[in-house]
Amino acid sequence: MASLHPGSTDSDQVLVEANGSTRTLILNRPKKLNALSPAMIKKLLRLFTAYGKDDGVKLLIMKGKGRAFCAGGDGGEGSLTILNDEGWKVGADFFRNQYLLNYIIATSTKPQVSLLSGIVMGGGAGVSLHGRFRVATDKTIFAMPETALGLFPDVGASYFLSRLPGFYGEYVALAGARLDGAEMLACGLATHFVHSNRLLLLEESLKKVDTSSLFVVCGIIDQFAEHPSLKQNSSLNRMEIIDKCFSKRTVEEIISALELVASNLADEWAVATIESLNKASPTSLKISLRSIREGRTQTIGECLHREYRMVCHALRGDFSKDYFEGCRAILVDKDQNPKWRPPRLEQVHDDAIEYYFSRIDDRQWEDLNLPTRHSHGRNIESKL
Ligand SMILES: CC(C)(COP(=O)(O)OP(=O)(O)OC[C@H]1O[C@@H](n2cnc3c(N)ncnc32)[C@H](O)[C@@H]1OP(=O)(O)O)[C@@H](O)C(=O)NCCC(=O)NCCSC(=O)/C=C/c1ccc(O)cc1
Repeated sequence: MASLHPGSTDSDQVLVEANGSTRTLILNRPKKLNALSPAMIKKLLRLFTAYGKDDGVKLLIMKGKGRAFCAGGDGGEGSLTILNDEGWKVGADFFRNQYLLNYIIATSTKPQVSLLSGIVMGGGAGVSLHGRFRVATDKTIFAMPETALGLFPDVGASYFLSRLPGFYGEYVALAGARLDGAEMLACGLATHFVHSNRLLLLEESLKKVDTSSLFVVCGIIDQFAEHPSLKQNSSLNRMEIIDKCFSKRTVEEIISALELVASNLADEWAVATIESLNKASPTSLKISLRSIREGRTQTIGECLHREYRMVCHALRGDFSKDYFEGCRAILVDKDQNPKWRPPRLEQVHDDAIEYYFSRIDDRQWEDLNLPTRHSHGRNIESKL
């Protein structure tokens, strides 16, 4: 099978530092904002699997090199090569490995502390938010921007976004809203907030840890943590409006409710939110809303299993090729002007949406099979 990203090597895109019984994993593709290549995903999978069995490893620290923690899966030029005939299966392999990694992280018995400095988007959220400790800073910019890319929030986002207060998850997913570190902490996506000028000190303290005790690790992070105030214009100060609008049954009804708020209150936030929704792929908006709604009552394993079916349909492009158009417009040609097909919400019918949630009709295709994970004789689930 062809390589999705030729030239990438396993060795240096994820660096590992060993200090006693801690391991620091450093995402190391700073020029690409640490976007996850297939080689990085494979290496992380190998490392997490090995550490899970190694009693000598007690704590994992994850961080990114440069100005980003991680800007997502690598949706650059390589991703467009999968448009040919059977090429979608190459893309499917990438997502299968990525979702397996998300699951291994979510069900790991070793505490993971992710230092979320800079950009945390898409796949970057997938390798961090399922872990036990998520440290946001004054430099964190979080988003799940996939609806603007013709995709949907994946990597288990239908699990972690659906568990946010009220209908905030629907807002974050559909509008691709950007959150700062204080907002991540307030809504529960982050467990701690540490000022960026104290992050190195925190890291040094964590490197001396010789236990997997959550109590001990939390105690160390607590020593550096602050409780920042939300900015006055934070979306979290608008929960009443968000709940009222984003609890509606359909995307069309959500937009109508926002339009009412915008006209009655001359609300700039509502106007900007409508603008984001109007720019996003109509197909993406509809499948994302259903994904978050289904995710609320599902386990992390069930969410990833369903998201894998959805992403395979998106890669096959039978109903819509918005995914490739989005990657082209945002990441490759950078004209920021994707041409969605179908272009309007009313042209995306329920049966098309239904189709994204069905099995793939291909005898050689397999559902995502996740390993059974046991801890002290019990199946374990994500800690979020
Ligand atoms: C707002 C960002 C994060 C920063 O903007 P910026 O500060 O103006 O910086 P640049 O946009 O110039 O980014 C610096 C470099 O990093 C690259 N980059 C920045 N994110 C990325 C990135 N996810 N990928 C691949 N290069 C990137 C970007 O293309 C550019 O490369 P180059 O032109 O060579 O300097 C911007 O880069 C951005 O919107 N990135 C996309 C974020 C995003 O939507 N992430 C989540 C979704 S990604 C996804 O779903 C994966 C899809 C995928 C599809 C098919 C596949 O086979 C595999 C994966």
